[in-house]
Amino acid sequence: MLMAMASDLLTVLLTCTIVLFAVYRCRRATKCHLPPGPRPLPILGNVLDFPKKHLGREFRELSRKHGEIVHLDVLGRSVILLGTYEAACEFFEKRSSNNSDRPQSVMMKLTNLDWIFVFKDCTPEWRRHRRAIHNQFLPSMVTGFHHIMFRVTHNLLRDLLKSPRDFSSHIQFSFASSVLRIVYGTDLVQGDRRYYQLAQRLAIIAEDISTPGRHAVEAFQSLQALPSWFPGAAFKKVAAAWKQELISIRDQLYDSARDEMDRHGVKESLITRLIDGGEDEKMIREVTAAVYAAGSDTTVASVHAFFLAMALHPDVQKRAQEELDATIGIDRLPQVSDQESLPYVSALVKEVLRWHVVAPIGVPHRSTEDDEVNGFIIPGGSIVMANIWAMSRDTESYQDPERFHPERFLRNGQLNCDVRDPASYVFGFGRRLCPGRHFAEAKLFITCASILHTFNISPPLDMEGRPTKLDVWMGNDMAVSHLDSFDCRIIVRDTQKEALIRAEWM
Ligand code: HEM
Repeated sequence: MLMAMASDLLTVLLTCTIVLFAVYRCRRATKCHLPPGPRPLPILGNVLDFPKKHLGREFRELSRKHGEIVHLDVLGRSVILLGTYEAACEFFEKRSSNNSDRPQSVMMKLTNLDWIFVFKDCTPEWRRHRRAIHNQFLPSMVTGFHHIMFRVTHNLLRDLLKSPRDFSSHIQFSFASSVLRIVYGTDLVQGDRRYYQLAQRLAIIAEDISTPGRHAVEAFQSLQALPSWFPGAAFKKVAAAWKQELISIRDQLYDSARDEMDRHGVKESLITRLIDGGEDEKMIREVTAAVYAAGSDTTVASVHAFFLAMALHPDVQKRAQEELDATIGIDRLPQVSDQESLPYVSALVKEVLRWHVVAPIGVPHRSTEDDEVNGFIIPGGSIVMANIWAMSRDTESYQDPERFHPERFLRNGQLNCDVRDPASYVFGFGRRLCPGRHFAEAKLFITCASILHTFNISPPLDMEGRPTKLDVWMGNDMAVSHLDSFDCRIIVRDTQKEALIRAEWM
């Protein structure tokens, strides 16, 4: 009897469970669906909707049409586009445990790129590397780099004085010198382009591989089956060559640094601190090269944008120079520690970061498990991208966003905390937030402040000696957005400033 009752109860429970599950599935199916997006074509999905250039601007159009979370089907793979700051925080901050892996691409696999930390999934090894880098670039550590930044910036001013037309390569050299000194303990001598070229090459290849849409094989993975001599399969040869080149560059940078330590004595650097922290050599080789690859072009692209903004906006330049003259005076160069007493220059640097977003869609993340956000299904394995460029053009945060206008960050002459700081999004989000951001901000500040203090920047003159109109395309079709090359006039402000530049280091 008892057994019969128990069996009846079990049948009822089982039936209820099945019915409830069916109702749940049905409600979920009707209530939860993929986020809206352009209608996909059979097989190709939304391949043709994926912009080839101007990613930030084109993606913003999709978000305007379909909403702040957009779904694209790229050959069967879900791509989720986050069009607002709020949506990016929802995915990358609140749901960071599910949205912090990186998409793995065919070219990354073929070039064995997973030793570069930026491209690693959130594995225990990634955590170990991340902790090491994070600890080395905390604000307190960056303060310890200020004297190196000052020295390297002083050298940049001297180079600008000597050959102002080469400003672009001087900026690149200046960034390379500071990072190579901090990471490898190597002092670059002007003219010695050995390390610099190695490091540049590392950054260029890493950037090429991570730029969406750059290699057809990512969209048509069946191309992998072709032999490397077959037309359209040249990517295989390229990948094999890059794989060797990247490893050789990584090892040359590290081995040269160790060699220099043996010959000329140990200078404190990221390498020495990681050795003292008990880290193994393989990890140190990988971390040091990865820091260079991740940080190289970004800060350089921002300094280029600074030159363009100053050439286009003499009024802004004049106001910044007035503040520098009043605060720093005529007998010294600015230091990073002057930042608090230079609110206008600080606002100008924020405006540079906002006006020209160097990583318009950041570095894509990948979701791990299926999730439900705002009633939408986000399939596990989706590529998730935040439109950082769109955040910089959000009219709710910034009035007239195309205008270069540092005053937007000021109230009563001081920085206004109520205006969204571009640093809260241009460096990415959540667990993958850029660990180099404090270093980048300090480097950008001292570079811009020192150049403004000592030079005037203006558009080049035409044959009749009239200023030309600078019309530079601020493209953003790459993982890192570079301005087209442009000329500008860079002239020392007066003889006192020239003497400051020529003076020996203090
Ligand atoms: C203006 C300068 C810079 C900008 C705009 C920038 C921006 C970014 C962005 C958007 C990301 C991706 C974050 C995410 O996935 O959500 C990132 C990652 C990273 N950045 Fe930067 N960055 C800059 C400078 C630097 C510098 C100077 C360094 C090193 C000294 C650096 C090292 C890294 C590293 C190692 C990562 C990978 C983090 C990870 O995958 O966990 N960055 N950066």
